[in-house]
Amino acid sequence: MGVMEQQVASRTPLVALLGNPNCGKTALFNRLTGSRQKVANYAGVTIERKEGSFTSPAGRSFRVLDLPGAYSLNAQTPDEGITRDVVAGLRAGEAPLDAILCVVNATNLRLNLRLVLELRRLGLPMVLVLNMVDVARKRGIAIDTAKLSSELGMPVVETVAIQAGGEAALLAELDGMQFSAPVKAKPLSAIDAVPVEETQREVRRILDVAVSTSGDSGNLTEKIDNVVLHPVLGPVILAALMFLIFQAVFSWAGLPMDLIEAGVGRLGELVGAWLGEGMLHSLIVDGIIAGVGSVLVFLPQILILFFFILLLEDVGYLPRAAFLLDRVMGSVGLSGRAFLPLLSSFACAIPGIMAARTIQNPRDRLVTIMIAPLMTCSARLPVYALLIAAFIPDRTVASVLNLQGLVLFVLYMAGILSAMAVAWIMKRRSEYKQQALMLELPAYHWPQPRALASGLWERAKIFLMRVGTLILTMMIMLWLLSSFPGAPEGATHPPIYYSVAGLIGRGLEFILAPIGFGWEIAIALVPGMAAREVAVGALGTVYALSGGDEAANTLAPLIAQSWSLATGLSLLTWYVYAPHCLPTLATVARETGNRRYAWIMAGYMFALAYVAAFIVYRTTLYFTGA
Ligand SMILES: Nc1nc2c(ncn2[C@@H]2O[C@H](COP(=O)(O)OP(=O)(O)OP(=O)(O)O)[C@@H](O)[C@H]2O)c(=O)[nH]1
Ligand SMILES: [Mg+2]
Repeated sequence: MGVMEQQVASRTPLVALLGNPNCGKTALFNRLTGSRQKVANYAGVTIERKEGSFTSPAGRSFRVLDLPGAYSLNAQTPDEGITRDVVAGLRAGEAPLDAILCVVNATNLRLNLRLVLELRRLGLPMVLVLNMVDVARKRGIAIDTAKLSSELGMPVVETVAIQAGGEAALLAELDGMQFSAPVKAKPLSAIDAVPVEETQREVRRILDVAVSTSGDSGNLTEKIDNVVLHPVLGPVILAALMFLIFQAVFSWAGLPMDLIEAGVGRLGELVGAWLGEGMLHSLIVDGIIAGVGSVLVFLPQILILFFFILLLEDVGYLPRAAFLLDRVMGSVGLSGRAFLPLLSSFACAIPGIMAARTIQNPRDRLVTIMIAPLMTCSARLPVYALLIAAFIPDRTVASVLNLQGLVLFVLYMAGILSAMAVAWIMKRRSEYKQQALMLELPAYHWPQPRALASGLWERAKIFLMRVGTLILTMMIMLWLLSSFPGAPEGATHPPIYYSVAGLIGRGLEFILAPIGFGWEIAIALVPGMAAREVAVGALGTVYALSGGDEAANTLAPLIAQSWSLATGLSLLTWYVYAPHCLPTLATVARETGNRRYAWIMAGYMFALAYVAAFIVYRTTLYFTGA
């Protein structure tokens, strides 16, 4: 073997998964590399380039890229642009590709093959990966892979990305391939050299030769859509679903929450007894266990919410919801495309803002980014849940509705409606023509328990990591600031009142008093800027330090005693609007490439929060006669 050849043999080839949105690229990427990138049943899930590596059965190493899906290399949206640049070798610092693994949905070749033919013109080595052959078989779609391969002039393999071992054929193919020096891609202009109609004709010709459909595929998806997308029934079903979710968050979470709460309380007692009195006791029991424990309690509610979101994502319902809401969103000048980014924002505004990359029109994209944080993210849930538990009686209204669930629903709606109003105002300042929504509706499939469980586990991990790192750190810092300096001689307030945190809280009280917030709340709001849930933990610590041990695990009743209803409702309102999340603002600056937008966002959200909280506070005071 010559030196040259040796070098070639030891080089790790770089391959990229490419294809239309929602054809299973990421599922395949996860299967190959063992990673856990997000997979969901709608177009536009992946919006970034992700890299991984794997070793084939023959022991060869590969580097592999997962890319955002694209219908064509004529990129229309920022995420498609990423894909185009990687493939065409336009990305700085990116090594040229050794091969394209062109993934297609075997049940929808008519649409998918166009991209294959386009990619072929780049002259790179390619493998056609026929994914979802399990579904194709069930629907009686027979694909002659040998014919397809000779027509396209590239190897064809069949895969089932969601089954263990479903990638075997692809691995075998890769093992048989020779990777000499990487080929340079032809310029993108090669793609436009052939008119679209001609490509379309070629697709039809190939389908005639290689694909046959036997019998009636009995399209279940169509039947379901007749109901789910029905002009009257559709919205009713959507509303019922959302409503059910909020009810479940409150009615199912009771038992696990009680268990966690009892566990945290018991731990506090045990550790407290073991530590004896003193500073260390205060730090660990009042600072850490009370603070972190009061956030941890909300894990069950967060998981219930995500259970439903993941379920709807997996089944394929979400793009239907986008479709149903397109008219409503259009009336405030938002595109239906904004729906999925906004929906992701219910988990967290950060991925939501990033998902706005799938929006073509720059102005639509900006407005979507600006309103995304008004969607109630999961970090608000602990705050809402705590305050609701404290102020809203656990009662059944109209014999079926849980009142607490109802209030939670109202809070979510308040965020959504306000976002619509803000979008409307922002859009009014620009000429706008609504464009038709072009959105691929994927086939429904049964939820996969495995994927669901692993999605939930990921969520639990994210939450526990946050609690264990960010929130824990904030709690310790807060404890320090709240404990020093101690109370002076003859103090009439609890020591925290005289501490550094107390001083800051009292300083802010002046601004916050008109909306009903005392110094205890003011103290909690400051560390709450790092992350919303921190405010709950901070209240836990503040009350533990000022009220004694029993406060640690009974925060809700304690708050109910010390605040008026007006204050409670005012704080709830504040949290609907206030931009209590620095990472979100940083993401806005990054994604828009302009810091100004982050400032505008912070400004308008604080203003909204203050005004809305003021109105709620004053109105409640008026009605409660205080
Ligand atoms: N039945 C079946 N479902 C599959 C298969 N591969 C993927 N899926 C499902 O198809 C959906 C889309 O999968 P993803 O991997 O997210 O698709 P993607 O190509 O990465 O999509 P984008 O990132 O939006 O471009 C998910 O619901 C998967 O569970 C398969 O081989 N068989
Ligand atoms: Mg993907």
